[in-house]
Amino acid sequence: MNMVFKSHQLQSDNHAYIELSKETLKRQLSILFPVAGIIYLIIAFSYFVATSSLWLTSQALLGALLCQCLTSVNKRTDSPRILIWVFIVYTTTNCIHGFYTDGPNLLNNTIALTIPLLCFFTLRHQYAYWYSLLFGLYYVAMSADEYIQKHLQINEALQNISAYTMVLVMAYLLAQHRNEAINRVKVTAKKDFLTGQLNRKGLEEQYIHQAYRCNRYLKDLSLLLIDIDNLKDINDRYGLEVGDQVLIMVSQHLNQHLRVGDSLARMGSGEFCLLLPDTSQANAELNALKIIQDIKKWQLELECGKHLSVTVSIGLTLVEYQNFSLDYIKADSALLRAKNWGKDQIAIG
Ligand SMILES: Nc1nc2c(ncn2[C@@H]2O[C@H](COP(=O)(O)OP(=O)(O)OP(=O)(O)O)[C@@H](O)[C@H]2O)c(=O)[nH]1
Repeated sequence: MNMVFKSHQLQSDNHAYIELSKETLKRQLSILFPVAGIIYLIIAFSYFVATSSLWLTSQALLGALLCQCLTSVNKRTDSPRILIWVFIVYTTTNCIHGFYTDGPNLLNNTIALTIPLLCFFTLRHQYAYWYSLLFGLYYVAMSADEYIQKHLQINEALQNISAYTMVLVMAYLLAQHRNEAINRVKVTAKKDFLTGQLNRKGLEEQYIHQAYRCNRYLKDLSLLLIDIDNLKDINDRYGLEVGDQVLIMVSQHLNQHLRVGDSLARMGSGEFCLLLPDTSQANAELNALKIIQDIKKWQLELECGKHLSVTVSIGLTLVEYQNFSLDYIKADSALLRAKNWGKDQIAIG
């Protein structure tokens, strides 16, 4: 049977980021739900002993049961985000009900204190921040109200507020740690693993920005495709490790030709792409010529003592379409001509 894909089904996502974010969330929830379940059990026990209220005890037991269910669903589901929302809705409702019936000085506050922690842990930073802040203000206002009505001692109110602040700060630091990890993945997902230069995804972002800017201010934007000649022969003769070292060497060489604002990326195999903003075709050609001449002066010393030098071919074009794919194809056909003419030279497309 033939498999038919629509093009939108094959969009390339940032898989590393999605995986990490989902995995992190699942792992955090696998700790959070059982811990919250234990808190609910303690609360149920204390209600039973202190107030003998069947209603409050069963409410807390229901919370513990919910945590148990969420823990097992979390092990199987692919959408952990929904679980956290179920939990937050339940805990918030429970807590607000507790505030109205008991005031903020009873054990329900323990649940209240876990909510900002949950949010910071699991949701995106900006939502969690506003949610926690609103909740905190509500909490402080309730404490103040209780204090004014003399139901709460000043030291109890201060204890509540400082406990809340501590949880808030702790949660903020934990959330920041998580966000930093995810941001690091986002950045590395736009980089080439071998050379550390941008990859195609990273370059396309630069292209969109630069093509728009140069078009708006009527400046030239040049695009160079630089391909190492005979990389396959080098791999076959000396091994992949040497091929890798050649790639790193060429990447470092190209780095030296970068001005502020230029962008360099490795597109795959032995091919690099250089974007030169505010650069006319004539100036880009001079640049390309310099790259071709200078690269020959760089040599890789192999373990056997042999010195290996490489040449590159370059396809050059002026960006004109505001569409990376079309401009790339133009530069690529120029590169193909440079290869067909005997390599180690520039062709303009
Ligand atoms: N060492 C190394 N080789 C790679 C890497 N990625 C791709 N290659 C190999 O690089 C070679 C590139 O070969 P081609 O682009 O087909 O051609 P070429 O030998 O460079 O010849 P011309 O481009 O015509 O000069 C292929 O054999 C790929 O398998 C890599 O990350 N490291």
